[in-house]
Order: sequence, then structure tokens, then C-alpha cells
Amino acid sequence: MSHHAAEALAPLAAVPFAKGHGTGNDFVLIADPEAAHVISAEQVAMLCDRHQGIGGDGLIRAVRTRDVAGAEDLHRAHPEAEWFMDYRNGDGSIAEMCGNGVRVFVHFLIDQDLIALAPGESVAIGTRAGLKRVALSENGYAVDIGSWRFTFAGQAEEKALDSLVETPGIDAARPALSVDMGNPHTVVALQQREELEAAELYTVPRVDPVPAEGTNVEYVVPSEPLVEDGIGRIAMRVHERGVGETQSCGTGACAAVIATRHWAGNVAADAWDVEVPGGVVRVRFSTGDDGAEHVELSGPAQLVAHGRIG
Ligand SMILES: N[C@@H](CCC[C@H](N)C(=O)O)C(=O)O
Repeated sequence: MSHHAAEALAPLAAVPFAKGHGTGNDFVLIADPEAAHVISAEQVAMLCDRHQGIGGDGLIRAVRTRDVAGAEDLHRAHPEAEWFMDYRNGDGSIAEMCGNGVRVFVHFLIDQDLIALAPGESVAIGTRAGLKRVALSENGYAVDIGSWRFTFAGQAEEKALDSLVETPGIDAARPALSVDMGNPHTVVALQQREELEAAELYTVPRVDPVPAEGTNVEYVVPSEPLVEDGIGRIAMRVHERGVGETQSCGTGACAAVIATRHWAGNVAADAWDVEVPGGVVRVRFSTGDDGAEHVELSGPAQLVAHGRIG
């Protein structure tokens, strides 16, 4: 670690952390039950650095919802959501939501004895994209991501749909749909598996026009057949806003299924398996208590290490 990094991280010296992942989307996790730590964007970027830090696609701080500035309404409306997922991308920027992250977050809360969760129960978690319920499932953890909408640069749904994305390694711009999952996504339709493999995701893809809040970009290819035994199947790679290429993106997988279902017309699939470089996550649709279509994401969550900073 450089002298500068050591100095910048000094206020966090000896703070315990865990390292975890969900299908290879990896995170540094810090429990902050007393809201004692202000972690700057620079400190997040240093901790997430894969060469000179712990390494991670993002950093997640577990803090009580009542202590989060900006979460007052959420706390009032849902006092049962004791814990808040304070999520930062690897570059230190703030993201509203992380589908893989919230599963790993709940696993971490259990690991730290901050909550207990029995099969059949769910826990309410505060996020910048609102309340999310997470339950144990036969597929690891399942989170109700909530409702979604097509979006584009703040326009209404009817005008929302198309954009073009240029990517090194792919010979021409490809059509894309922007989907708001609480955080922004642009899903790019590729024609075959070879294209998915050829896409070079070391640089930020050129999305035209660029959505106002920036975007995560998912590249998707349908399996053949698209639906087998009632399960839809797609393969996906992702370039995450504030990170770069990652091995998985949970909200991105939900957006990828929504876009694929739209492109494919009426698809009779109860559930969808999304193959990502780090594994497989499952996406299901249901009608929520609010009458809107909800998206459920399920998949594994693992902790691989515990340590102390500094
Ligand atoms: N990997 C996440 C999404 C993390 C946030 C994203 N990079 C953003 O800026 O919106 C997921 O699993 O959903």
C-alpha cells in the first residue's frame, strides 16, 4: 500500500470487514451498527482496489436505517427495516441498489448476529431504491426487487425504448432497451454466443443517447430453445456503472430478462435462468400487493474471508 493510501485509510484502521460474493459479484462488507464510520469515495476506491486494497466490485456498509441521512421517509414508513444497505460502487460512487449485494448483505447480517432468519421468514432491508424483502430460498436467498419500468433519459415509457450501443469487438452498433430496476440498466441484444464472447468490456460502452444517471450495460443472448420445461434461459455479460466488467449483476439479470421477454413477444416461462460468467441466477415474476408486476431474484451468497483494515 502506498504512503498516501495508508494515510487515507488510517481513520479506518482495525475496522473489521468481511469479503463476500454472489455469483462472483464481490463486495467488501463493513458492519457499522453505531454509524461511527464516514467512508469517503476515495477510501471506498482504495479498499476495492484489486492490487493495493482488499478488492471488490463494491463496498457495502451495514448501518441502521434510522441513522441514514435521506432515509427518514423510509424509516417512518417501514420501521421494521432496521438495517440499511449503504452500497458504493468500486470507484466510490453511490448506487441505488444491488441485487447480488443485498443477498450477500443479508448473509453478512446473519453472520454478524445482527439478525436471525428462519426458513419461511423474510427480512426487510432499507436501500436507496426503497424497501426490499429478502428470504431464504432453495436457491440461496431470494429478494423481491419490486416493480420495474422501461425508461430512457427520463422520458415516459411509450417513448422509452430504443437506443444503440457500440462496443469494441462487435462490428456494428446493436439495439438496446433501457430498464429502471431502481438503478439504471441498458440491455443490448446480441445475435449469437460468439458475439457475447467477442465483446470487449474493458472500456465504457458507447450508449447513444446516454441515460441521465449513467447506466449499467448488459449484453444478452437467448439460449436455443429460449424456453425449456417452462424455464427461460439467457446468457449475459455486464459492464457495471462505476466498476467495469463484473462476473455478475443481479439487477442487470432482471433487466436482461425483462428486455428479452419484450423482444421475444409472449413467452410462456415461469422462471428464467440467467447464466453469467460467475454462475447462474434465477429471475421470477409475480404480482405484488401493490398490483404491479414484481421481479424476484434468487441466487447464492457467500462469505469468503474476515479481517481487519490496516
Ligand atoms: N452488481 C449489482 C449492481 C451494482 C450497482 C451498479 N453498478 C450501479 O451503479 O447501478 C447488482 O447485482 O445488482
